[in-house]
Amino acid sequence: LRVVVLISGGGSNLAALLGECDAPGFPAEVVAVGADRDAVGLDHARARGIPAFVVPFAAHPDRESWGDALVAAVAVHEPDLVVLSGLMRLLPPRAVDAFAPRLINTHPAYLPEFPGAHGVRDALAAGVTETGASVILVDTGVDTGAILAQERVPVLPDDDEATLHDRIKPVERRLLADVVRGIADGTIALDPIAASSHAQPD
Ligand SMILES: N[C@@H]1O[C@H](COP(=O)(O)O)[C@@H](O)[C@H]1O
Repeated sequence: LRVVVLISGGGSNLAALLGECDAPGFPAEVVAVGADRDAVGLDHARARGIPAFVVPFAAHPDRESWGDALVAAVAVHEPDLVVLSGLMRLLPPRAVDAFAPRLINTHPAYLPEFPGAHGVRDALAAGVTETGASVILVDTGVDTGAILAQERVPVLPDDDEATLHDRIKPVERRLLADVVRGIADGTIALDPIAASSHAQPD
């Protein structure tokens, strides 16, 4: 399975997926990594000789034209799957339509709880005792796509955003690897109907 990963930040989840791809028999390969800015995480790709590209959001007059440029840059690498892993931009509808249904995202909360850019912070602010991690199909909403996999993560009394996020990320990474493997071997369907019946919340 040819995978293109899109990031905005440090790319620790990307690095974990690259590590999974090294395992003998893992049925996927990251063929390129893209970002909406000169993200530090691109170095994980560069270090392995994997093509890394930037489609700077700021260089485009609006979100749709940025999205069109992103779609063109991704298409060069002929992916079977596009993974959003810490891409901190809402993809415009045309770009979602171009990639879907072969487009998934990881989110550091137990969706539909705490969607959006501040899922970890919002869970802390809500004072919940557990949150989670989710891997979803991407649609044109904010973290509203069908859930492919998710798992609960405890929130501890002395957690701050960093400690809680550091507890969530290993779960995100494992779920992402499982979902990529499942998409590659056909055990996970990418159409929203089948997907939403797949990952029933516990
Ligand atoms: N949107 C969220 O941002 C984080 C990215 O972390 P990294 O992979 O860049 O370290 C991940 O938790 C992702 O779900």
